[in-house]
Amino acid sequence: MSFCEEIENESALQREAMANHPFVRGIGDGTLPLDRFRHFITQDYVYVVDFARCLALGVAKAPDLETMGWFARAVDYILNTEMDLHRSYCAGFGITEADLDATKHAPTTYSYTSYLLRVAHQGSFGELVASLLPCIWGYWQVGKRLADQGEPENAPGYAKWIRMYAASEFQAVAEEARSICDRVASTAGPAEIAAMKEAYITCTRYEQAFWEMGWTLQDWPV
Ligand SMILES: Cc1ncc(CN)c(N)n1
Repeated sequence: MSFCEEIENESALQREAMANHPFVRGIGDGTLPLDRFRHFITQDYVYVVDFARCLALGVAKAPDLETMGWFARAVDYILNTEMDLHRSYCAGFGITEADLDATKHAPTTYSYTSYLLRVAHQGSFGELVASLLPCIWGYWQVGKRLADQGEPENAPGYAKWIRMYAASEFQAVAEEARSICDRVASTAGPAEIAAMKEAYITCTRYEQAFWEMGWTLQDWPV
């Protein structure tokens, strides 16, 4: 069994809870209240900026040129393509570029991205890859599952979100990230494997907390 298959088995409970979160089900059937989605998508914007910083640290830490190239292409795609798409997608929900620029991290976003950045700065390359995987692989799984259920006809904005993450291009990126993770794990010792699992499980939990943040409109008390 590969490392990724093993950690996916070990995190089956968390991943199932994520797929059944009311926020995710609400995207799938189109019933998610718009204010909750707007909160989520603006928080996701600041999340993705920090995610790009982690990928950039992946360029610096990757063990070989091919892997450095993969991380470099991912950073370029996020900063020079995906952020534009994110901005125009948000415009469809009445969220302006100025709104996005003014968005401050809510507590869960702050905690999740701070953890990712700490792992990216202080952890090994294996921990870095394992910490990014729940974001990349997890969203493809959620997107695919919702797409298989059938897009919500009454909510074209949510249908577009589902299509974005269920797309075969996104699947290809997720599979590449998985194989980088498996490659690193194949030569890692027990301590490194344990640290990679810890990073993966923690970020899987944070993914769940991120849906919860959108669902509860979580923000700072004052
Ligand atoms: C919180 C979160 N997790 C994952 C993804 C998908 N890259 C995302 N955009 N935001």
